[in-house]
Amino acid sequence: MNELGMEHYMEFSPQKMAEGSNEADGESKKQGFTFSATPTLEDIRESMCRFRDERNWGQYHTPRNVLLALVGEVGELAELFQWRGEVKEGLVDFSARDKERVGEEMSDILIYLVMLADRCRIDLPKAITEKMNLNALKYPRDKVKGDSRKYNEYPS
Ligand SMILES: Nc1ccn([C@H]2C[C@H](O)[C@@H](COP(=O)(O)OP(=O)(O)OP(=O)(O)O)O2)c(=O)n1
Repeated sequence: MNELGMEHYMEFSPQKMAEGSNEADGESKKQGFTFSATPTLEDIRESMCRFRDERNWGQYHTPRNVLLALVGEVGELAELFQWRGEVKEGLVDFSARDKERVGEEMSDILIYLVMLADRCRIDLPKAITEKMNLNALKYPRDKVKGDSRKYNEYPS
């Protein structure tokens, strides 16, 4: 049993996902949108470690510096959305170049997050699986359906 007490409760697991057995895939998949299968987070980690080491940049990639770089990229992503009012799903009102920029900034964010996890020795795919299961425990479907309150706002 892990520290989250999840021995018997695994709503999400890499195996279940690989088998495609999550019955609710959402509107985007119904519309034909899915992610490519690769690169995996480990592919990104390896490739960015190589990129960093070939440039002798490891000396600059301290946990704090990588975190600051990550926050900077979040700011760059936010800039692409600011002053527009609400934005439609699929970014249908963005120019092709602006939508491409959104992908670039999201990629920088993910790259720095993976680098930060590497520097902190956090196994990110494992942590994500555990966190999604914790979310499912905190927000039981039947209890919260259609209600966006935080878990501690429900009467016990
Ligand atoms: N010391 C560095 C500098 C860059 N990168 C990598 C990780 C990011 O994916 C990307 C960030 O590059 P820039 O700092 O040039 O930022 P942008 O690509 O966002 O360019 P700009 O700030 O001009 O939009 O390059 C890195 O790993 N380590």
